[in-house]
This record gives sequence, C-alpha cells and structure tokens, in this order.
Amino acid sequence: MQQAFQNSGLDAPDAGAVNGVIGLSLHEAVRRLLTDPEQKALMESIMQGYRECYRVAEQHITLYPGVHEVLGELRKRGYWLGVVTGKSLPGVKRVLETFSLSDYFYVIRSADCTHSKPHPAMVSECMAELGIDVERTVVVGDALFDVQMAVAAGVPCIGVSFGVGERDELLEAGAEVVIDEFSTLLNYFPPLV
Ligand SMILES: O=C(O)COP(=O)(O)O
Repeated sequence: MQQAFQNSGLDAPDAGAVNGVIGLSLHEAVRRLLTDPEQKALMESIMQGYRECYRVAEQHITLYPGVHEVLGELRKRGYWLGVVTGKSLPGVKRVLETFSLSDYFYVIRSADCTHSKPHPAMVSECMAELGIDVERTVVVGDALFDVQMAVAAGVPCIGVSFGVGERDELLEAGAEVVIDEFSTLLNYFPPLV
C-alpha cells in the first residue's frame, strides 16, 4: 500500500495506518488512508498501483502451520466452512487455488461483491446461502473488522493472535476468546457427526 501511494506521487501512509485498514475492501482501505477521498482519479490510481504491487507480493504468501490438517479435520467433524474476505473474488480464489484449499470451503464472500467488513453482509449472506442461523455460526478472524463484523451479524467470534490485530483489541471488540495457534481451533469445534 505504501508503494502504491508513492507510485501515485503521494507520501506513504505509515505502517500503523496501513495495518489498521487490513481486512477492508481495497476501495474502503484507500478511502480511509487518503486525506481527500473525493479525488476519484487519485483513488483509482492508488488502487491500480496496489493491485500491481500485490500481484508481485502474493508470490511470497505462505500458510500458517497446520492449515490443511485443521481444515480437513473440521470438515471431517461435520462443519461447513466459508471464507469472508476483504480481498477481491479473483484474489481469494487465486490464494485458495495456489494452496489447494478450495475444496474445504462451501461458500465465499468477498468485498468486491457485497459490503466491506465491518458490515455484517458477508456473514449474513454466507448463512443464508448455507441455510443456517446465528446459533450455529462462528466467525474466526485476526482483525478488528472481523470481530466487528461478527458482532454486527450477531455471531460469536474467535480471534487469533497471530495475524493483524492485537489480543486486547479483539477481546475488547467482543471476541469470545483469542487463540495463539491455528490448531487450537479444534478445541472449540467438537465433532458434529
Ligand atoms: O488479507 C487481506 O487481504 C484481507 O484480509 P481478510 O482476508 O482477512 O479480509
């Protein structure tokens, strides 16, 4: 993001500010970082610059340890998994395909198709598509916007400490618990079948 701002002739926002918009749609993230978000041409230029930088950077994405094992076990235990993301649909599909994760997820909502987090739409739409209600849904997320989205949707949220957000801010925003390792998730999802 910092590079994208510089490529558009602007000062780079500081790292803390960039960290604070992770999870939002690209449009909303840039809007919040710009001092004058009314400058439409500038918005477009930064967004385009970001996409180009991101395509280079995404080649270095790695998975947290145990992701395949945990997702496979959750599926085996009878849980229906979905992804709700600030990424674009092509972006999230590329990640899922690159890491052979697509088959774990029954439903995907991305911020280019509906409202950005922290609006509850992505969670609500996933529940509607799967035909399940708030009593049988849990959001797992690493960012403040994930917890805020879950709260707005009326769904409990398990926070994770190894991503964007700080433990305390996730708990303060309403996360039920914050876990430190991906595999700990299994403690909260006993077998359904
Ligand atoms: O990593 C991103 O690009 C956005 O984060 P998210 O997928 O948790 O919304």
